[in-house]
Amino acid sequence: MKAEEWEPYYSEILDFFGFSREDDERAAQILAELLPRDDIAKLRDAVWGRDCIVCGNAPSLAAEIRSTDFSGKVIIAADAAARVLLHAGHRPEVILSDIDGMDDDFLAMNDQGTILVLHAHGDNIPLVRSWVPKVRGPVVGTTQATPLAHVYNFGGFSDGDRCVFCAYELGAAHVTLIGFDLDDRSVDPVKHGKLMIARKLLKLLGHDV
Ligand SMILES: Nc1ncnc2c1ncn2[C@@H]1O[C@H](COP(=O)(O)OP(=O)(O)OP(=O)(O)O)[C@@H](O)[C@H]1O
Ligand SMILES: Nc1nc2c(c(=O)[nH]1)N=C(CO)CN2
Repeated sequence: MKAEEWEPYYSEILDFFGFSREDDERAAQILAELLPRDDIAKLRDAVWGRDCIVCGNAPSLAAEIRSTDFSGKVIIAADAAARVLLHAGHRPEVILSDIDGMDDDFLAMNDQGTILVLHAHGDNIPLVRSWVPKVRGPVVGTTQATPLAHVYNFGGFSDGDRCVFCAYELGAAHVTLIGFDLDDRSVDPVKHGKLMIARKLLKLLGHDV
């Protein structure tokens, strides 16, 4: 999504949650300084022209994994969905994370080749500082604010919808979604708000979830 197309959605999100654009920009700057490298070419190679399955972390994910045929597909995990996939025997090719679900499993998957797409925002700066220096494998940085030289904005907000924006932006041939239950009543009000925004953003890409 072009920057000028993303801007009105981003402005609305900032207003809705009371987030600070300046804090998001500061977080992106910090991420840029801490990233060991920029593996955007590897990420593009993994996704370009491929059929991708994006996995959200709804409670239904484990069951949906059991009824999904992953053969020949690129698995893209939204944050903690990566652990559910791993426990079901599927190491994702790509994980997008705003780092709040990150743990040593993510580093172990990254050591085996999983590309970590790490997102900085105004409310995760301590997580950026503590986890980014530990990354040894392929890594790409993202922001929801103005992009920097090696910190990309593919569009999207929550980890799940950002996965879908990222896949299309990098040339995926086809994107299937599993593990998205945006009407999930078990989540807190802030998360509910994020899932409603995910629905609106995914609709822009032709996914009615
Ligand atoms: N019912 C659901 N509950 C949680 N996540 C969901 C659900 N349905 C879809 N998702 C997607 O799965 C993504 C990863 O979920 P996770 O549990 O790791 O949440 P999170 O770390 O709180 O996500 P975020 O920080 O992006 O809000 C979410 O960003 C969201 O887009
Ligand atoms: N500033 C800010 N940005 C975000 C936040 C958040 O809590 N604060 N949460 C997100 C997905 O959970 C994505 N972006």
